[in-house]
Parts: sequence; structure tokens; C-alpha cells
Amino acid sequence: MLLTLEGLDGSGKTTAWRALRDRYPSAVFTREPTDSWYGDAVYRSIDDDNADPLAELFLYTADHADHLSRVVRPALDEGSLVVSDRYSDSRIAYQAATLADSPLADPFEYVRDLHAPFSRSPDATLFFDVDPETAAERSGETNKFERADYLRDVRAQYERLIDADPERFVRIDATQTRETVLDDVFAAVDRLR
Ligand SMILES: Nc1ncnc2c1ncn2[C@@H]1O[C@H](COP(=O)(O)OP(=O)(O)OP(=O)(O)O)[C@@H](O)[C@H]1O
Ligand SMILES: Cc1cn([C@H]2C[C@H](O)[C@@H](COP(=O)(O)O)O2)c(=O)[nH]c1=O
Repeated sequence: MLLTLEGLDGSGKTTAWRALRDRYPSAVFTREPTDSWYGDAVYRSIDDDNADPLAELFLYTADHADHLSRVVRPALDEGSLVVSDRYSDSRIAYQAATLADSPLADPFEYVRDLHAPFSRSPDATLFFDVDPETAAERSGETNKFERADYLRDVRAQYERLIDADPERFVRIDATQTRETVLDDVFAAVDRLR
């Protein structure tokens, strides 16, 4: 089973991912951007305020392709529970927002269709729902993505993803205390497994 954690920067995904790792030690825990040279290239782009948005999309997508073949598919083939902190929905939500002013007619559909022929959809996704202001504040606004006005656009793209596939998503109210968020996450994962 492939379980993904999605949401805005600072929404608490990594906090939940670490708690799940302690609770399910036999599962495979992974993330995007990955810990590889493809992931390093992605982080270089994140730190470049003038990075071309389309070039950035393809860097993230290259990292995803490598992640799939090297980590995700082999672990799923062995029957493991795979938990990924960010996955393809991050690309659809973030890069659709970044590409809003590009010549692409519908960046959301473009990014989604780019993945369809080769990617593996998550079986379930926990969406950590938090308002853009809280997200920006919690994330520390350390890079170009961690701004409330940009995160507002990203959140709208996530809502589009949820509307298109409501059964895959479990919405977690990430404005609650850490303890309550983790209780909701554990309850959701126990139900899904
Ligand atoms: N429920 C919560 N209430 C208040 N602060 C929280 C909560 N959950 C996490 N935090 C804090 O918010 C910050 C961001 O949390 P975390 O790294 O888990 O978010 P994230 O979604 O993984 O962010 P990013 O996508 O930017 O890596 C951390 O300082 C964390 O301790
Ligand atoms: C996978 C992925 C990530 N992003 C953005 C989201 C964050 O601002 C950064 C890095 O992620 P982290 O969880 O804070 O380390 O990259 C993106 O725009 N597109 C993606 O596909």
C-alpha cells in the first residue's frame, strides 16, 4: 500500500511522518524531493528565485521517476507499506500554481497528464489542511514557496485534486495541537491498513 502525506509547507507532514515511522517500524519511509543527486538538483532550483518554472517541473519529475524505480516500486513489490512525505500531488499542486502565468492552457491538467503514463498513484493520501498564513509562519518563510500568497494558490490546486478524487483523500485538520493531529493521523492509518 502506498500512503502519501500532502499539504502546504509547514502543515505538519514531516512531524506526522516521523511519528508514523516510530509506530510502524517495518514500513518503508521515503520522501520527495529525494535524498539523491536528482533531489539535490531540485533543492538548487528551490533556492534559485529566478528558476524557470517549466525547467523546475521537469527537475521534480525526474526526481519522481528515479524515486519510483529505485524506492517505491521495489518496496511495493515486496508487499511493504510505503509512506511518502510528499509525492506526485505536490507537483500537481505546487507547479500548477507556479505555472499559472505560463503559456500552458491548464497547468493542473498538464502536470497530471505528464505523470499518468509512468507514475503509480497513491492508494491513500492524508491531506494536512492548514490556512496559508499559518503554513507560512510555521515554515519560517525560508524559500520562494513559503509565502502565504503563493500557498493560497497551491491550496486551491490541492482542493481541485481532492474534488477530482475524494475517496483517496483523508483531510486532517492540521490547525489542531500536535497531539490531536497525531491522534487523527494514527486513527486514519489504522483504518486504512
Ligand atoms: N500541530 C502543530 N501545531 C503547531 N506547530 C506544529 C504542528 N505540527 C508541526 N508544527 C511545527 O511546525 C513546523 C513545520 O512542521 P513540519 O516540518 O512537520 O511541516 P511540513 O509540512 O513537513 O513542512 P515542509 O513541507 O515545509 O517540510 C515545525 O516547527 C513543527 O514543529
Ligand atoms: C515534491 C515537491 C515539492 N515542492 C516544494 C514544496 C516545498 O516548498 C519544497 C521542498 O519540500 P519540503 O517538504 O519543504 O522539503 O518543494 C514542489 O514545489 N513540488 C514538488 O513536486
